[in-house]
Amino acid sequence: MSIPGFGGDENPVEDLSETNATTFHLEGKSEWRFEVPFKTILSLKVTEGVGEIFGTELPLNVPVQLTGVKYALYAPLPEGCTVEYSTRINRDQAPGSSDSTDISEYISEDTPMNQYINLHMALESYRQETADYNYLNPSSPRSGPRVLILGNRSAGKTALARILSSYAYKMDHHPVLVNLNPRDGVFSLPGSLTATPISDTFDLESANGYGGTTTSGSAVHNPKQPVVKNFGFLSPTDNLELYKYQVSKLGVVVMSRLEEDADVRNSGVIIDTPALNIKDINVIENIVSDFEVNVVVVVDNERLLIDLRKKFKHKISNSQLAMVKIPKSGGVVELDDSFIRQCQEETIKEYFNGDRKTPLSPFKTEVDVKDFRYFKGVLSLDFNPSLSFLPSGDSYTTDDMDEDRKKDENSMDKFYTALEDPDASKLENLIIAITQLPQNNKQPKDLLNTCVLGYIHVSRVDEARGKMKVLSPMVAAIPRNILLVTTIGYTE
Ligand SMILES: Nc1ncnc2c1ncn2[C@@H]1O[C@H](COP(=O)(O)OP(=O)(O)OP(=O)(O)O)[C@@H](O)[C@H]1O
Repeated sequence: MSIPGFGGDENPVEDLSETNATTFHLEGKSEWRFEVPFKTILSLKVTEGVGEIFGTELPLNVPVQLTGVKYALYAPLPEGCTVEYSTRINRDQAPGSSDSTDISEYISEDTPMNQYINLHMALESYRQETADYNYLNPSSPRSGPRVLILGNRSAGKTALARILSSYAYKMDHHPVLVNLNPRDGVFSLPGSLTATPISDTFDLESANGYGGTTTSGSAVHNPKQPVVKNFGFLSPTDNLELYKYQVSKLGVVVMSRLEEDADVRNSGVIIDTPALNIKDINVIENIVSDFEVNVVVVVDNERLLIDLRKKFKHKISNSQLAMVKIPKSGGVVELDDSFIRQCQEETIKEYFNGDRKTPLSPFKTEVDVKDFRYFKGVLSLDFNPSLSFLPSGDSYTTDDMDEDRKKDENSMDKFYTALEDPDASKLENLIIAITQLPQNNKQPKDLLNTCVLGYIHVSRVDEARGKMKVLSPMVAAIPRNILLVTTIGYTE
């Protein structure tokens, strides 16, 4: 019998020795790069020495189950490590597709891990100096490094952010990992922008390799508590203005966390970004000022580095900003859209249903469509300045608005639109964010500033009865707060 939240015997971990186990020795300073399709589960364990995946050390002699990943196992010590692995079919995936079940793998001795470790050591000594300074000057404390990682698409930015966060955690620091790429759901669902203090190792076995949050209930890893801003789209260009606004509000939250929490303050911030180039300079400038960035790491893009050096000449000459270029790993894989989509689906599935170790029983309930107020992000292309922003509720009329409110309304047009009597059928299969704003809130701007309590999924809509079946990660009534409808679809 399996008790939700406590694992069970539905998906027992197979003993490697039973199946097609392969053992090999990975030389020190080399990495074993492997790609595991979603149809296969790779059971991997390090039996001797030290092996780590993007900075997260694998426990000795404990198999780790991986599926749908493109990873590298690095042996940081000169003596290397002994690795044992086997594969089996992933029975959770629908049968019948022609996708291959074979893993692809090779060993490379040519890795930039040394440079990444040097970068980590430089950040570490910055943290140490900050801690020493703050100890002597408690009334005027400083913050540890605020690192912004930039580069082209598939440059290995996310892998580097994970490496730097994991190494910082290993040195007993708790940096805030900020994800500004709405395509990836980091401790949250795709479509969100998050900031999470790192208080444990990443859970490599979870859908996107980060781990669960407090909504996952009891977990092996310390569940994280991210601050979540709902962007609602997968690419910043879908509504750049909203993106910049959400990023800046996330910056405010992160900076205040740094002010309040000495441990996090000394550890600093690590910011992962979507692919940005010099054309996106105003987005980059905003991030630098919102998060008070003082270290910019450019992965393998000389042109961007030079342009940024010109742009931030003033800050660099005042020693307010350091800029470094770092090579791209030859192991980075260009992800295709179907792989990305499947990763997103697995992340959403895991949010509601848990993972193989911690299966959850999501709560399904039926609610009246009319019981909630809905807003939706405006797709830049669809923005029509002549349409005004009129949220549902009788007190939002232009007559009783003061000038400030009118300004708010105008500025809101390009961010959100109210869905008055929403066409219920259009909500089906969508992910909806529950904001922290009560339904009777009358300040449009609050909608931009609010964070996300959690997400629900509309699995079915009964238009005739005006009801919808929703899936929630929590066993509780859906809070009567303002709902933000995203463009993220998911079919159970
Ligand atoms: N050294 C490596 N060996 C094998 N795979 C790697 C390595 N580094 C990164 N990858 C994989 O390559 C893919 C792309 O890397 P990553 O997501 O870090 O790049 P990115 O620059 O953040 O991409 P994007 O611009 O799309 O956000 C990921 O699946 C990642 O796990």
